[in-house]
Amino acid sequence: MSTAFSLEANVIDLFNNTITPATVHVTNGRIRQIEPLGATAPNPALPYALPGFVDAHVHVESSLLVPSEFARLAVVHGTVATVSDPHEIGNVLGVAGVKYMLANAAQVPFKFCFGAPSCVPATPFETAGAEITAADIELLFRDHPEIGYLAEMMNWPGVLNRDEVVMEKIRLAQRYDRPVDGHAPGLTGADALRYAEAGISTDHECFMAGEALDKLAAGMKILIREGSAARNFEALIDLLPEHYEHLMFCSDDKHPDTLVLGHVNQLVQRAVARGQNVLQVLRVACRNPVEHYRLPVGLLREGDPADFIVVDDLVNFRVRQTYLDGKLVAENGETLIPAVPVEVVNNFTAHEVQAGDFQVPIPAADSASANNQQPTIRLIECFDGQLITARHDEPALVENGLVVPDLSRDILKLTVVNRYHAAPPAVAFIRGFGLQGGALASSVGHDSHNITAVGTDDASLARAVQLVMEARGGLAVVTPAGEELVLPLPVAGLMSDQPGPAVAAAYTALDAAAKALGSPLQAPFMTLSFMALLVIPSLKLSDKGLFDGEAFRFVEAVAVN
Ligand SMILES: Nc1ncnc2[nH]cnc12
Ligand SMILES: [Mn+2]
Repeated sequence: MSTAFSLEANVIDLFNNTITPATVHVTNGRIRQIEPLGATAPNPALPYALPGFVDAHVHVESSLLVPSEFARLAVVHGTVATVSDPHEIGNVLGVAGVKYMLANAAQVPFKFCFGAPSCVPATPFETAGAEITAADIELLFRDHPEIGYLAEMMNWPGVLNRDEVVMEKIRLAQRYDRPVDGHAPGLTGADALRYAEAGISTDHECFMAGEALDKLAAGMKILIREGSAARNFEALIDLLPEHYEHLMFCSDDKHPDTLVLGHVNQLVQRAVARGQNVLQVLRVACRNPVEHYRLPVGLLREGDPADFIVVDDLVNFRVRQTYLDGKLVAENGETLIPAVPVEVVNNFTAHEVQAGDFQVPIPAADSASANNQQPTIRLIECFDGQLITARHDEPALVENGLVVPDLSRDILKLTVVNRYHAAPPAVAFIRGFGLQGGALASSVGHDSHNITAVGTDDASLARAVQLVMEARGGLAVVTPAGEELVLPLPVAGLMSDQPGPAVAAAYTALDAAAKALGSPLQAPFMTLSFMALLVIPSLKLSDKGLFDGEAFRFVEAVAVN
């Protein structure tokens, strides 16, 4: 059945950089004609029609929603496509996990572009649930033309050293004419150039303008990231007026509570509010990702797929309608994409944990000297809005031969518990979560997704981990008063099988409970999920122990010197 309609609007042309009153004629899902209404200046009585927004790098799993539910929320804010690295589920279920995302996403009209994960497992220093080899990547490229790129090459030391396995994956992408995404936090100067010269074309990990400028000079494109944990917009947005042709917007990881409130449209609104040129901002938000990744997404030109949005004005970017292939998929804050059934898949070996499993004795080798030496904690410090951590050597609080948390110095216990095999938990100490009691636990622990937990005492820590084990994946809060909240994530221990708004509401309750325990972080569960991400310096915890992300080696959590 042919579907044809027309609408009048101030049409934004991101190629001629014009905003002109016109009638947009849509037939059979494509822009048949854009017919000028005669005036050259925008008509204030008309809304604005523009290409849809693209999130140029987002791990859909981090929303705790499956792709179909992510899409149902995102279209409300004018997002029509994402460039998505499924390495989260790839670390849990391998190629089968990637195919799960493709299959679920194909059931909704939203334009997902998934990549082939390049780093599964992220490092050899952790236990993942699966591996994705170069041979797997080749099959994904060969058999799935919809897989549009090689996803973030996080092994930046391997790139700088031209490691053969790394270079084989990059060559594969080049052979199949796919762009290669980067991940190079803090790389500058000659290292940034050497990283780019390996064939890597983007980075989304910049947290300082200087490193972004070095990567732009090396020919890379920079993704300005504003997510639930990493918020780099303020640090990078002033690069836009000069570098808008080489920038994109992304969220990387965005929890459902923030996705309900907005998406790329919020970044566009913030950039325009700073006085930046709206056509340059929209070039970043809409056109650049479509061209860089060669997405099958229309850019409001005659003949293009009818993927576009209608907004009230170019100040607030409140989205009236979102169209995908000419179908109305969201209107006035409501999604019109029907929910689809969610299949549950997982890889989770639940096992019992006890409070005693989390004890940290003074290193035995030095127990003789320990009597008169002051043990030192290698303390991780986390920061709100950042994925990087700092390291401090601080005197340990010792009770009965055990190193214990010290709430007066915001020194809490952090643990990573293997979810694939029964194994002793890794335990270290962390500052920044600010809990005054209880514990938080999560089976979303980038990127291997073992169980990560932070707590003020061993009993709370063990209980929070146990709740996640019993749910075979999820988020949990345990309070000193014995209250327990759990958000089950049955799909790979990463995603809910429930509708987006319900997951957002449940997540909001856990987030509030974590803050009621004293956490000053804007997104405690998102920050917790990054404390195991070894490829981002400087001190993180693997299920195999405390890891120095600069030296790329394990270190002791407690030392006696
Ligand atoms: N989910 C993720 N995995 C790896 N690196 C990241 N940087 C930010 N988010 C990330
Ligand atoms: Mn990422």
